[in-house]
Amino acid sequence: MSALAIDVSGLTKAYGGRKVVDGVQLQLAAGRICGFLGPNGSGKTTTIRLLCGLLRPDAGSGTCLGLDLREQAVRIKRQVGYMPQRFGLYEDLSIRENLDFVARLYELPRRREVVARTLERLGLAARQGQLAGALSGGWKQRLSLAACLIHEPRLLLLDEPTAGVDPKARREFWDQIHDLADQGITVLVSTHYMDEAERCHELVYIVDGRVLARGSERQILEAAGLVVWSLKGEGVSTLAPSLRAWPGVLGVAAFGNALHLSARDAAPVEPRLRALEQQGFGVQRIEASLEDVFINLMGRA
Ligand SMILES: Nc1ncnc2c1ncn2[C@@H]1O[C@H](COP(=O)(O)OP(=O)(O)OP(=O)(O)O)[C@@H](O)[C@H]1O
Repeated sequence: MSALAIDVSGLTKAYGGRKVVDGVQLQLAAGRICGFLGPNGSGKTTTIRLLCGLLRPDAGSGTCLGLDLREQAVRIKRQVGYMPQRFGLYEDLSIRENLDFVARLYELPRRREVVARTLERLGLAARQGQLAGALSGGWKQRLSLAACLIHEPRLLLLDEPTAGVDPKARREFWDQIHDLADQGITVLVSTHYMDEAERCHELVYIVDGRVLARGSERQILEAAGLVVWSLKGEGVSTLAPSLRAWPGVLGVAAFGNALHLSARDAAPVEPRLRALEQQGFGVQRIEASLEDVFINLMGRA
């Protein structure tokens, strides 16, 4: 088998004549964690569903876990753990009953043992009798993760697993993801959170179905080559429209009570920034962040 857990190219899916996934290429080595980012409606969920064999691509080809996307979709489905965006388990069943149900679906042998092991693995044993519907967002998400791990998949496809989950539970979830990767499991995880993106080995950024950036955080920052300034001061937000019209400016975005202004080249922007400083605004050159880069890419797309 290829050492690549995901190896696809030209992946395309259209709805009503509109390509929502457009020529996506994705290679991911076993045991890596890849963050899948992009604005709402950019095609992340559709790509994930194509990868796990739930949707058939209109064009493109490749393999997941060495299995052909078109010819072996059923086998892919059985070997991949897919966590959909919405909680998909039974709210009126307990944690243990839900896992037992999923184990039955997969026709797993020694079900009782498998369920017990999964409860332990995810730290759910003490709560196994609780109804899924009564759990907090963080525990529901942990149960969902348990359900998609129960058949020991080697690839996890997680669709915004931490949406609506508090910061502590998100941190714990990511610790778990890293533990799983250390065990050789490959993870593709979509997210809108930049702190989560920073915890991935590699990232793919998609807009309108097309991959606009890929690589490690460092590689993406370097490839973007942005120069960024933070502007602060009374009424700074009202400057945004005029800053956008400056020659050489690529993007202007609000970050808390500051504005981030980005450009490819400092020279045409610096004199105007000095003028702003003289008007009393705080101007500071800062390191570009992933968010700066993504806002820029999205603006240009
Ligand atoms: N079954 C469908 N029929 C028609 N259009 C669809 C279907 N599924 C998705 N779309 C459209 O395809 C586009 C991509 O949707 P998708 O859910 O893949 O994006 P996403 O990046 O996962 O978004 P989000 O971050 O909001 O979850 C959207 O415009 C969506 O409305």
